[in-house]
Amino acid sequence: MSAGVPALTVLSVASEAVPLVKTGGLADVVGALPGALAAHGVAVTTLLPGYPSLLVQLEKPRAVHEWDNLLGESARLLAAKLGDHPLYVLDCPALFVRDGLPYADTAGKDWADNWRRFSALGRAAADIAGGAVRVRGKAQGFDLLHAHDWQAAMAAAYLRYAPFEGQAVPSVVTVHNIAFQGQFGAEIFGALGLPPWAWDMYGVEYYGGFGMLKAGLYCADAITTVSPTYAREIRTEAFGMGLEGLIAARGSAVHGILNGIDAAVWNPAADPSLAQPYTLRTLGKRAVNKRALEAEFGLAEDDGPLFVAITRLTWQKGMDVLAEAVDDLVAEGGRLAVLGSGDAAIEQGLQTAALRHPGRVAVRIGYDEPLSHRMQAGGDAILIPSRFEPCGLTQLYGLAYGCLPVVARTGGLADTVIDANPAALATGVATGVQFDGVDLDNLRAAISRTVALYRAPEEWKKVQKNAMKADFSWGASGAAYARLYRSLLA
Ligand SMILES: Nc1ncnc2c1ncn2[C@@H]1O[C@H](COP(=O)(O)OP(=O)(O)O[C@H]2O[C@H](CO)[C@@H](O)[C@H](O)[C@H]2O)[C@@H](O)[C@H]1O
Repeated sequence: MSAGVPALTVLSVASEAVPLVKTGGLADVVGALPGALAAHGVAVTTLLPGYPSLLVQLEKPRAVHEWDNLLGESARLLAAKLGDHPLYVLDCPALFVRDGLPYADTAGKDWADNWRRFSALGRAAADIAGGAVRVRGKAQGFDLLHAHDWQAAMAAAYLRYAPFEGQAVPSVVTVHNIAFQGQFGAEIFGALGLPPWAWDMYGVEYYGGFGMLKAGLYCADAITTVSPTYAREIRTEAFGMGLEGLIAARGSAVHGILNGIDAAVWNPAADPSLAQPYTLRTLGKRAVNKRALEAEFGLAEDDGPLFVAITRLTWQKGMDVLAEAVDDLVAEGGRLAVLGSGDAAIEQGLQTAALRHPGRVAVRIGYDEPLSHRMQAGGDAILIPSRFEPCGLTQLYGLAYGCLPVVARTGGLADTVIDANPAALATGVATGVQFDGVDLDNLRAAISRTVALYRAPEEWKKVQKNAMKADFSWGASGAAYARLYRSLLA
């Protein structure tokens, strides 16, 4: 941006953002957006809920506003920093200060009042973006509000139906995963502070109940999702999870913008978690990371391919099918290291497979960010057999680290990996392996193809280099968001 051109200001509201709070890919994206957009003359302030684990990490937070009655609770707005960028935190102890996870208690059960917790977040976001909140006496409006997923989507509905004395600024709602919608019973409508006419199928009502994501998608000026293919898929019954009609009806207001990766965090040449940093010119050094990873997982040292999986262990991610494919993977000469947690049955299926194959298969149940980096650096290939995948980040990290992605052809996986078919190998553009249809036979065949490619080391190295050269940093996607924001303000 040239000097003197005022930045466009955006309030980005979400339930998680790195480095403060993360349960999944949403946090990576929300945390990276301010940096990605600064380059395009967009100044992003992020608004997050004040969970206890987040509050203790804030450096010198300042209370800049108070609500006496935010959906019935008193709350404060704290100003702090998210990396180098401005952060607001909604400090509302009655809603957010409790033991457990952002969305669930210590036993993993969703908080029964999630509708109230995250409607309050939306109400606060609308107040702030629209200028109803005064910070040190000055209305603190933003040009535009950007809400992520169901937890923040109500911000768009409050701007539309009940902007109070603020302005109804334009809003964007991003769908990171349409499987999570925030659906609740109709009885809570009275507590939301919305006018009666908002209770309508053209409003916040959803199949007789209250739908938070639905409300946001209906009210937002623009909808984005995190890859072009997923933007097409969610117009269909197979992927729309009940919202396909609304998505299709919103027509050209729906955009697919790929997630980028934060090269400051995911760079094998300067990753503090690795035993041995490397670049595409020093690929040989990767072997040190492979040996270290084998040792860390108690796997036998071996020159065969080492597969990894780093994921929530859920049906979406196809991890039930991976558990079934383990015996074949081992029979092909492969080894497997898994890091993740999720469905008890899938965890158990994988752990049982590890017991059947000591030294060949190892499973770590849990969440471990540095280990996930070491796995991308030491693994040969990352398995991502997702039944649906809005964008997916682990295949992008795999590309950057030369850990070749083996992916189902869906959503963002289809948009970011070039299958090593004969044409792609002949023209030197392949970056991984893709397969159609997530079932045992297709995954088995994809693993077989990967092992065969691995056994042709020159070819494998070429594909690894292509992968590491692929640029999925935020450049193009940051520009796409900036263009979209400007089009809404024009
Ligand atoms: N056990 C573990 N230990 C350490 N790290 C772990 C881990 N399990 C997962 N991770 C990390 O969590 C993130 C997962 O992101 P993904 O995009 O792959 O999926 P997720 O379904 O969470 O995100 C949703 O939102 C994102 C963002 O838009 C979309 O890309 C995606 O398709 C959509 O489903 C990655 O950074 C990964 O490394």
